[in-house]
Amino acid sequence: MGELYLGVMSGTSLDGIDIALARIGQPFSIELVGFKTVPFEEELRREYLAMMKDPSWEPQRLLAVHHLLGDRFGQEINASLREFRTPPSRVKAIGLHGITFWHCPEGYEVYGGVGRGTLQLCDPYTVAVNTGIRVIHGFRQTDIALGGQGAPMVPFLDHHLFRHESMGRIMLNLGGIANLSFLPAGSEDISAFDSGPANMIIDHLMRHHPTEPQSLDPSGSYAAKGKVLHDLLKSCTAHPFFGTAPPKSTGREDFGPVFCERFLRYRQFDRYEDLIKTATTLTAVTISDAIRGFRFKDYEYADFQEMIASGGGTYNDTLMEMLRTNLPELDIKTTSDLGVEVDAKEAMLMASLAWAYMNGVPGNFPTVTGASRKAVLGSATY
Ligand SMILES: Nc1ncnc2c1ncn2[C@@H]1O[C@H](COP(=O)(O)OP(=O)(O)OP(=O)(O)O)[C@@H](O)[C@H]1O
Ligand SMILES: CC(=O)N[C@H]1[C@@H]2OC[C@@H](O2)[C@@H](O)[C@@H]1O[C@H](C)C(=O)O
Repeated sequence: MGELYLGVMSGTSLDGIDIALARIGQPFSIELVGFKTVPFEEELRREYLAMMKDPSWEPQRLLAVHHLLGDRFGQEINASLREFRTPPSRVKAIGLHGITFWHCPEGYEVYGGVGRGTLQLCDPYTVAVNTGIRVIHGFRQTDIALGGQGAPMVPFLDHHLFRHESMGRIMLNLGGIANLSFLPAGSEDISAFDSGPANMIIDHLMRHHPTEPQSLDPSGSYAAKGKVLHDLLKSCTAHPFFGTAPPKSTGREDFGPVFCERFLRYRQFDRYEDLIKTATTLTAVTISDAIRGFRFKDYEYADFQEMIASGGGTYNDTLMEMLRTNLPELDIKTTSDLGVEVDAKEAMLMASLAWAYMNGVPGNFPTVTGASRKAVLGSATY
């Protein structure tokens, strides 16, 4: 039983479009029916990365990208529905994230005051017209309007899918950015925040590899061959984001190309692998420190027994090994071990948030984002 929803997510790694077809039941239950990743072409990825590096966009360029992404996403959704052998008429709604081009929950000063916001491009109206399916979008914007961070949103799915009666669980997503959800055993309480970079710096450095440029460090093999550059690592961990208390969220604005410059300028390395190892260590250390230093209500690190990871970073064996070494008290698994594909989780989240909208269920947790209240997130475009 249940109804079909599509979740469409494109994360901070800019690796492609994740499309999940899910059957969602009432009360909330979710089963993945189909999943597909459409990789972005390297030129397109480079174009968007350049836009994010220098955000002095002309309005016409912004509008063109917004429209073209809507067009492209619509086509890819139609193609995946054909693959899933599901007519559009059977899909209740699409939960559409788009691509985050800028995330500024703390605000930006302009004449008239400080404006806060988050910008995801991919025109939902074009997607709705191209697919003939109702599109629910703007989930983060509702939370931001209520004073929240607009991120992370994944606690909605973590809460419903992974809460355990007798096991304290930590959910870790390793995308471009790393985020953590803490689910104490047998409790409705939840805390979550971004801990900082996951693969964002590693990917950037691999793209700038002097002889073997590529989009990622395959299985963490370059990092495995390097050594940690301790003073570089120290200069990175001094970034104020790591010392900031939740609620907090981050992105390419903090840990994108500008931050990565310090790696590429670092003159005391003789092997490029050392930079990759240092970036991988930064990810592992900042996640481990955030977990060990965790405090929420009466809960602390000792209340958690399992950590369940998802996202593309789970394929980085060196990173996963570092996490196991740093957090030996935790039994570290992946969501795939629990029946939820590591790559599909965030797209399933978008399908779940569309379901929440259609059923009038709040999608945010004020304890997580800092919003002034719970709310049904997003809006619908037919
Ligand atoms: N085989 C692999 N070996 C090492 N790393 C990998 C591998 N496959 C994927 N990754 C890493 O995972 C990243 C993609 O992860 P994912 O798709 O979960 O991120 P995202 O959803 O775009 O980001 P976010 O969750 O921050 O929005 C790649 O950019 C790469 O760094
Ligand atoms: C603004 C934005 O796009 N944030 C993303 C990003 O990618 C991971 C992390 O940073 C997380 O906070 C969020 O995405 C997931 C889906 C979330 O909101 O839970």
